[in-house]
Amino acid sequence: MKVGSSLLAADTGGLSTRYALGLAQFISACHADGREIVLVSSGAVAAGRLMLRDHSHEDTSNAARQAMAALGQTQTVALWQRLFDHPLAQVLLTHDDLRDRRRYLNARATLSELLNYKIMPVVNENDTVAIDELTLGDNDNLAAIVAALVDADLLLIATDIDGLYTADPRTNLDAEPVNEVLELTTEIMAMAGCAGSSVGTGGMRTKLEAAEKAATAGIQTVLFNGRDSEVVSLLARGQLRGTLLHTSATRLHARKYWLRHMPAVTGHIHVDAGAAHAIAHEGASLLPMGIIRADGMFQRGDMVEIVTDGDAGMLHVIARGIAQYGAAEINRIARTHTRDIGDRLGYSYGENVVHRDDLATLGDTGLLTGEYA
Ligand SMILES: Nc1ncnc2c1ncn2[C@@H]1O[C@H](COP(=O)(O)OP(=O)(O)O)[C@@H](O)[C@H]1O
Ligand SMILES: N[C@@H](CCC(=O)OP(=O)(O)O)C(=O)O
Repeated sequence: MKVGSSLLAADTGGLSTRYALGLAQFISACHADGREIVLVSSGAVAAGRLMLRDHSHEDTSNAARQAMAALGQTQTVALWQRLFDHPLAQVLLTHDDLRDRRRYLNARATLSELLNYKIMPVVNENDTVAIDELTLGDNDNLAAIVAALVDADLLLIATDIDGLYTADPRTNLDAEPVNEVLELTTEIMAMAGCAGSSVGTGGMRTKLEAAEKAATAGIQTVLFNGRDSEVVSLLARGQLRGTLLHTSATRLHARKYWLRHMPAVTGHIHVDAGAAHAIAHEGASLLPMGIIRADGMFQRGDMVEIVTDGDAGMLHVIARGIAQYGAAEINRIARTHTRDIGDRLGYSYGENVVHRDDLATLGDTGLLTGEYA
């Protein structure tokens, strides 16, 4: 769930728990239902601006905004921490982190580890280093990327307005609410205007961009008014009053589309018959025990083929997927139990050499049939 500055910035400057309280109660209700939530929270610049008010009133440079963000970030996390009686984890990311495959995998591993520990990650952009993001980017797009990263069921965007309108209702009195968007056409995109408040970034435009990104990953987006306590409590009961933006692709197809567009194969992991069967027919991840050897010079995060050895040196391709370990590491942990990975390597990136979510098998969408048969 993404919470915008418009909900956290106090009228008098700095941050306020006024709307965050209801959203925290909503999150707690989700936790009680066994749902996992990643919170993407803005508010750092708004908080820092108040603290630097004696110095910064005229200064709109990037350095000043970055200083405000650095100062205000502690306030943002402190605000949320006051509203929960369990620990929260701060995760600061830049778009560059998520474009780089290895850093992307590391971020994903950290977030999933935190969720396993039942600790809610509170994500914000690492504004201190993300110059482009401060001038061009926004947390709506970041939230969509994070939603895809954790393979979220839904992207919730809480803002200061009831959802999408046919035009910005602050400047257009005839604007009508849009409850459902089946496809993000250029016509829909054209409805969105910029931010409605001095603290918001991007307005409705970046929310629709985020919904489009999420849709590509097979994730639906909900825009709702985080200021309206009735809307928030209805949402906790599964009833939406806001805008629901659908996705055209199914989750599986979106995922496989992404795998299909990953860069070329850089090596092979040879597996035994048991592992080949589990991957091809049981939807299993690849664990070290079923691996015979790896060849090629690939590294963690590279796309590889998973193969079995046939007669006369022939390789049978079972699947392609993203390796969590490099070729040299795999050769050291092949045939070992997952619990021994740490002993062999001195570290571990987790028990899966290729996670099932990162695998495209022959059966999934016929992806490999055309290319490798
Ligand atoms: N078509 C539209 N429908 C709804 N809101 C719109 C539209 N176009 C622009 N907006 C503006 O977008 C604002 C929400 O975005 P923003 O100010 O960036 O909030 P946040 O801080 O929650 O990200 C609304 O307050 C509204 O003024
Ligand atoms: N990272 C910045 C927020 C940037 C941003 O996208 O703000 P918003 O449009 O209010 O969600 C901050 O914490 O102030």
